[in-house]
Amino acid sequence: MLPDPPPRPRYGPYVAIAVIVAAVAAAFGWTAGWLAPGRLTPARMTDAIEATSTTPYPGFRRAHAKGLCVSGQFEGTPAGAALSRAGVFGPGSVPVTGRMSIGGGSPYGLDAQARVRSMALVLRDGEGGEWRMAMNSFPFFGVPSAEAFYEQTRASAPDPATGKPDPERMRAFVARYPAAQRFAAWAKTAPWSDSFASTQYYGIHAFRFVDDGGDERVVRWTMRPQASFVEMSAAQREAAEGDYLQDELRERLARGPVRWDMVATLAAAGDDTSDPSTPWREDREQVVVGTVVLTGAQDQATGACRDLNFDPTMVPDGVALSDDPILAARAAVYAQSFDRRQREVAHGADVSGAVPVEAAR
Ligand code: HEM
Repeated sequence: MLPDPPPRPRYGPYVAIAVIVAAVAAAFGWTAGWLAPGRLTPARMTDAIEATSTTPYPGFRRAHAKGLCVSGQFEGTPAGAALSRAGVFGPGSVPVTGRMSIGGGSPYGLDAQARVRSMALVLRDGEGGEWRMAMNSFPFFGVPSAEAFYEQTRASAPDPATGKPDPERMRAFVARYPAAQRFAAWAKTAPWSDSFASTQYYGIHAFRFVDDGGDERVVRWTMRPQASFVEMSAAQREAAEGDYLQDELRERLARGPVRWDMVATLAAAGDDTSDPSTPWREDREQVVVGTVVLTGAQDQATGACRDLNFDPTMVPDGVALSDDPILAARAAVYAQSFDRRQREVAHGADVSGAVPVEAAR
């Protein structure tokens, strides 16, 4: 009888494991952008946003770094409930946690000189439904895509030679994008209001409201202030204290609640739902779907808004995203910014917002 042949080495399982490990590494590499150096990733977008500040500000949001937490409630209307089955439109009110901020990467920006002011909210319906929004004071976005936003961000970064953005680069960017030209015209001519409270905030993107029967309407919404508009002149803005908007809002809230009506504009056939830089016609039907009532403000260093990511893709049942691809880009970049700042806070970053001497000059 012949002896048994020596056992053949079994490489199969090792090869399978190596293939799986390589596939996972490739997937990570692709996601991180290492395999395609030119591809826009959330990390690259966040790096570009960071590079627009001359100094890093650990622990703070990479955009809209200066703000204050606010709290209050949201009261839905029957007209809102008819358009969307979201719990927040039901009878009564739901709690609001929010943040009012100014655009820019510095937590020491001058309030009255910030062209962009913002409102971010979380509405919780008490039954697990949560609606996060982050809105700005401009009526349409200045770029048609995330890639264009990246180009704009890179064009706004300070030139190492001068410490200021290169005006030629910005001019070239604006020349390429009609939306950027529309935005520049808005920024130059739109009157400035005198308060966070008298400013209108725009959700900008299209979303879908879904009613009880499953019917859908495409909407864009705004928060329309109940406080009357009072214009602030260039001279007044120049003379205002650095924390003017925050101080004024706190004083107003000490006197009583501050309100905005949430107004849904209903799309008509043919309205662009995927490009937030394309305004809809002004005569579209509008419906008041609720009212935001703010009653309190807290420092952002200690308030409930600090550890929140106002990711606009977090919507409750009854609200759905549109085909606007910038929404997904925002979700990915906000997560990056949130991760970075939370890690820095965990490592002891001082987010008290006290103005350092060099920033105050
Ligand atoms: C590609 C487009 C955009 C990018 C990459 C971007 C990026 C960012 C980042 C990195 C943050 C900080 C997030 C955090 O740390 O929690 C932020 C905050 C914010 N963004 Fe955007 N953004 C974009 C578009 C928009 C648009 C269209 C709006 C208005 C409709 C908007 C409104 C806001 C507001 C209000 C905040 C402050 C939210 C808060 O108080 O936490 N952004 N953005």
